[in-house]
Amino acid sequence: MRGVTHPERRTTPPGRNGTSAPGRNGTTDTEEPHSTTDTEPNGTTDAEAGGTATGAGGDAERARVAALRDGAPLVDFDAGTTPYIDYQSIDVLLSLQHPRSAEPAEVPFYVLGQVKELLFKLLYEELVRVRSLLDADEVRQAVWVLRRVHREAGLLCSTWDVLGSLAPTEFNAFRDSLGQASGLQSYMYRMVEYILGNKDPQLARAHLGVPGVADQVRRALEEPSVYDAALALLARRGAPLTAATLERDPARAHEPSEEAERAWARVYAEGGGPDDELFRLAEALVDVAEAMCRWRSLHLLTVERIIGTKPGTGGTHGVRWLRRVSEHRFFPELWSARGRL
Ligand code: HEM
Ligand SMILES: N[C@@H](CC(=O)c1ccccc1NC=O)C(=O)O
Repeated sequence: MRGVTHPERRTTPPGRNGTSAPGRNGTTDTEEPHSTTDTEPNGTTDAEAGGTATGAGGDAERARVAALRDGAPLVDFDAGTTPYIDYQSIDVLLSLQHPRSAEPAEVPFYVLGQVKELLFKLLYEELVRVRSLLDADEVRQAVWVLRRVHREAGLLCSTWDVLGSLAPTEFNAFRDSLGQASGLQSYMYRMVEYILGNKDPQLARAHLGVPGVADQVRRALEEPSVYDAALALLARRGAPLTAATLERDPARAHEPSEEAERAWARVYAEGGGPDDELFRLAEALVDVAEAMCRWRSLHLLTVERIIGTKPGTGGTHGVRWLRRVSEHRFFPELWSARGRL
């Protein structure tokens, strides 16, 4: 994933409050690493079979290793790590869970919150790619990536099934430990909203004092959205869109326009139907917009079942705020164009 560093050797970060983080398998860093020289039944070591090389590869190499060891899994590795840990920094990832209370239900809340952040990051990076593909007139490629984004957004939605299983009493048992922390302060979520075209500069303010974060958020706010890129593409394909639509300030909230609505209606009414690449693009964008609206509606519903009408930790009236933001439609003229067909 772009934006993720790939250190040559993993580093184990210090734990919270300066304590040392647990090492692999939950052990401390002072423990001896596993032996790396155990001999396999067939007399070869995993190291001899090439089992330590994280970059070792190719079908021929894997076939050689499997044949040499009669298909036995590689289990003995040099260098005090495994290729799996190194590939995805698994030990670092698994050292980042620090619930604040003794309430067992805080663990699923905490872990699912982290899962969602990872999915927001994935969505953002995928959408950056979609925007570049649209800028390059690679419409079929863009539609292909949007097809996956739709599924990733569906995965995000299904996490509410788990969070909805928290009883109000379970949530209340740890809610005070959250202080003023709120999902409203998720900068990755804000960047997803921005790249989808929902630009509210006020909400960027929470992040502007955070080093390393402020620049990313500002860029996401100021750069054109995926929707801006789609409208520019429609114009290149002959849609009569004016400067008011094409040259607006991308950092300002999108004002729905009748000309954009007409342009999308024309894609549906006068294009070649499902075989037409603009038709497919329109439907792929609506798939993603709908999935994100579903995410918001499920959030609203889940929050209502857990805290009812109580205010949120982030300063809002809670469900009242969530109901209002749930009404937003990403790519608005793609929705309103339906009324013209
Ligand atoms: C399950 C317990 C949860 C409750 C009770 C809850 C409640 C709320 C409330 C009341 C708000 C409005 C802002 C505020 O005043 O805090 C909010 C916003 C938000 N929450 Fe949650 N939330 C929960 C879980 C999550 C999770 C797991 C995520 C995902 C990381 C999340 C992401 C967000 C986001 C992104 C917003 C901002 C929405 C927007 O402005 O469009 N929430 N939440
Ligand atoms: N706004 C929520 C709390 C919340 O959503 C939250 C708090 C701390 C860390 C993450 C949170 N939400 C998303 O993961 C509430 O009012 O209880």
